[in-house]
Amino acid sequence: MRQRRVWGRYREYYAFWVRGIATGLARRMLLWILSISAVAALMATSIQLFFDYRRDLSDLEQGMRYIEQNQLPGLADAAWNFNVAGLRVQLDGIGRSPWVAGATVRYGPSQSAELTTGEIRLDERGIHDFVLQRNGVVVGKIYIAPNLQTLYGRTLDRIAIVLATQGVKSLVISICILLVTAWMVTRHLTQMAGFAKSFEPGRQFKPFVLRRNPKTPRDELAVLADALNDAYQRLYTAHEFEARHNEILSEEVAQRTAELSDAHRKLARLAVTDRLTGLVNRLGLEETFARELGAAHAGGRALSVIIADIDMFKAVNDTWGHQAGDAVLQEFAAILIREARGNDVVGRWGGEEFLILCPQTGLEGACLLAERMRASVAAHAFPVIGSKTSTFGVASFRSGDSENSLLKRADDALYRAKAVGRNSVGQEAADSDPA
Ligand SMILES: Nc1nc2c(ncn2[C@@H]2O[C@H](COP(=O)(O)OP(=O)(O)OP(=O)(O)O)[C@@H](O)[C@H]2O)c(=O)[nH]1
Repeated sequence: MRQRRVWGRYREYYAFWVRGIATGLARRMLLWILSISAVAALMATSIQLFFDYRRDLSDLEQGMRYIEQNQLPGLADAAWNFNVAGLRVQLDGIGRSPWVAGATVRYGPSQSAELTTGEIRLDERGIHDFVLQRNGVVVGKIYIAPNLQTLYGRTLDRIAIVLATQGVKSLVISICILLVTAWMVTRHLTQMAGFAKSFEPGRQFKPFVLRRNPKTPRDELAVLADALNDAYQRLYTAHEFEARHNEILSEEVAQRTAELSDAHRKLARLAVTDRLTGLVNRLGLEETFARELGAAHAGGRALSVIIADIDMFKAVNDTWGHQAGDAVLQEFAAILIREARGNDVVGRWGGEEFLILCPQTGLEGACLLAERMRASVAAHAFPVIGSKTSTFGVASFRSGDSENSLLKRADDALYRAKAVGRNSVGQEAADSDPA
């Protein structure tokens, strides 16, 4: 744990010292500071050197004046006396002055004799010449070459020293400024950028905290951090709001979808339901009939149909009215449902006629069921009208049967049962044609 913390700290410092300084803002700052301080140093140095050079020139002039006042009289004496040894001594004395590079003295009749010390070329520029006089008589002439090398050398030395010291100073100051800026500013900017990049929808908002002494007075960085946190807080809130909104929307959509499918189911049920009796209507019966017939064809599965018809129903309407007739139809349907088995499908085929589909049921089983229904109806006491009978026609699936052929055989059986006195169960003829 401790090791990981130390490693994390090391990485942070590495990022700060190496990447932070070598790249980006810090590097550009270094270049700018160095360039500006170099220009400033050059300007200051030039001004200083200009004045130093002027001072050196003035020193040189003073040196020449000193020679003129203090050394030339002795030289004039020696020239007056033709004292060549004395001239040499005097001339060498002048030549040793730091301001003198060389000197030539001409003396004697028509100044034909000449002595030289140091290095001098009389055609050089800047040669100082003085006339040597003794008692108002010209006894010679001296040419002095000023030691400009010394002058220039000193100036160059000064330039080198000033440039070197200014350069080192600028570099040290720049690096200090850079380090301080990197530590106090760019480090935090980099962390802020990392924070800004870390936005992830759905994550909990954690505010950005400046990694520095919490007692640091509030400055621009603190303002920036607050602004960043503020913006992020709003971003997270907006995202949360959007997520919540989407959730509500999804819930609403799910609810609406459920309601819709419920309505759809109800509608589908209503489409196949007879409103009066609540049984499956003709449409529903046809769908189930087609399905069961398909299964019977495919798997050779047994299927029987029963047609149930209330006897003399017209008389009910005629005697007790249509409403009483409706009530009888409802009671009759309830009896059929009660007597039917789990697999049987009881529906109203139309008017006072009902159809019972009996999957996996042979002719015998269907006849027994029809008989049970018939007996139940006959035994029932209908309100208003009292007792009522019904007649049933039964047929079973045969190979090659269609819906119509099977129904027709059941209908024929019903017709025959009606013909022989009603209140009975008619069974399809064994030899009847399936088509
Ligand atoms: N109240 C009522 N009567 C209906 C409804 N649908 C059909 N009917 C009547 O049912 C009667 C059917 O009469 P018929 O076809 O002559 O048959 P029936 O009187 O039962 O005679 P058989 O079938 O020969 O015993 C008609 O009077 C129809 O008006 C209904 O929904 N409600």
